Amino acid sequence: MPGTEVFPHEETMGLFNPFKKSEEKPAEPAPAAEQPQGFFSRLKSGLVKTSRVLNTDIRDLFKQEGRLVDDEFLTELYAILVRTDMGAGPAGKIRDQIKSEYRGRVVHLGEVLQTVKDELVALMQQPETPIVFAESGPTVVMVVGVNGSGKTTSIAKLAGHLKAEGKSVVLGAGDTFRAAAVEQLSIWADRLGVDIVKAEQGTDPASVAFKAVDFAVQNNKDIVILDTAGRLQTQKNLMNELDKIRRVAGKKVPEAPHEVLLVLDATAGQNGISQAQGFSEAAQCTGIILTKLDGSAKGGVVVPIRQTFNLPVKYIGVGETPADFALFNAEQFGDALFEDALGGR
Ligand SMILES: Nc1nc2c(ncn2[C@@H]2O[C@H](COP(=O)(O)OP(=O)(O)OP(=O)(O)O)[C@@H](O)[C@H]2O)c(=O)[nH]1
Repeated sequence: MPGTEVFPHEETMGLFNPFKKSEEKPAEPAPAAEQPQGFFSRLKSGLVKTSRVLNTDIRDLFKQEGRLVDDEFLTELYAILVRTDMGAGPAGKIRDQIKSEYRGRVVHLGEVLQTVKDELVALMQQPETPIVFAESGPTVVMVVGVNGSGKTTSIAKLAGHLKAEGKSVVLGAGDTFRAAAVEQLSIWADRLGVDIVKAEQGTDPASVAFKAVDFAVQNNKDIVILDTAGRLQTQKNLMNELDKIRRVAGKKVPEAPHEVLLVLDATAGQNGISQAQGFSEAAQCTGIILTKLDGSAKGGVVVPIRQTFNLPVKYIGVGETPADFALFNAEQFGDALFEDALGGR
């Protein structure tokens, strides 16, 4: 396979942050997978904008200690809930729950927030869904999505996460369209101490996938994570390219790919989500990585994602370093949003 090269890991830990595309400033390497409490504080600060809308804006509805739950209150509460991007249906459902519990009564802030939290957690609910490893041979994970959604960054985060769990990881730098993506992933491979298979810009991404899976088989690696270039569902040739990558991976490991993870940018809003639905079906996705939850007050977007896609949200990203990444857990998410207002977990 001319032009495709394997770079087994060597101890060459770079000290600049590969996530920064333009400025190469020194950055403190962050540990790949922290203790749950460490991630919880990152999640909490990542979700601060959403948390502010839910807590501060709802608190502002209470001019005195208590407030009568009437139509005016319910309308104002609904408007606040919608601002988190949870969608009109879910916001209406939470408002109706408050209505049925408290209408005609004077309530306190804590009661309202507790009901909002409980309803929100119920709407986001799903079991934690880590990567399921193949019984034998390497597990193959493809990572797909539109441009700039955070694929390459999420691959680095996922690789760090799995390496910290003791898995041997091979990265396939299949975004051969964008030279910077290959470079970015190579730097991360070095820093994380994982192997990478990469090729010149313009090389067929399926050949990179083939080589990466082959390398993992030959060297008894646990997992191969394949990067792909950003694309839209309407770009038929690029969607066919994903099929080719699938087929090629399946030639080496019969069940591969075991997972196809769709990377979604939480800041893209509800339109972005409905567009991604077709994409996820066309690419036969098995789960979602939701990135950039720290970027906006749109943390409520997890709700329409859970409702629109017949897919679990497997991982979430709340920042640019590997430590800002973890399995999605609805209770933990709810705790991070409401802990300051409602107290301990
Ligand atoms: N704040 C924040 N930024 C993120 C997160 N995930 C990714 N990013 C940033 O989003 C930008 C795009 O990320 P990439 O990983 O390059 O996205 P990509 O999908 O590989 O991009 P293409 O290869 O162009 O399709 C980078 O600047 C990342 O640092 C996150 O969870 N939070």
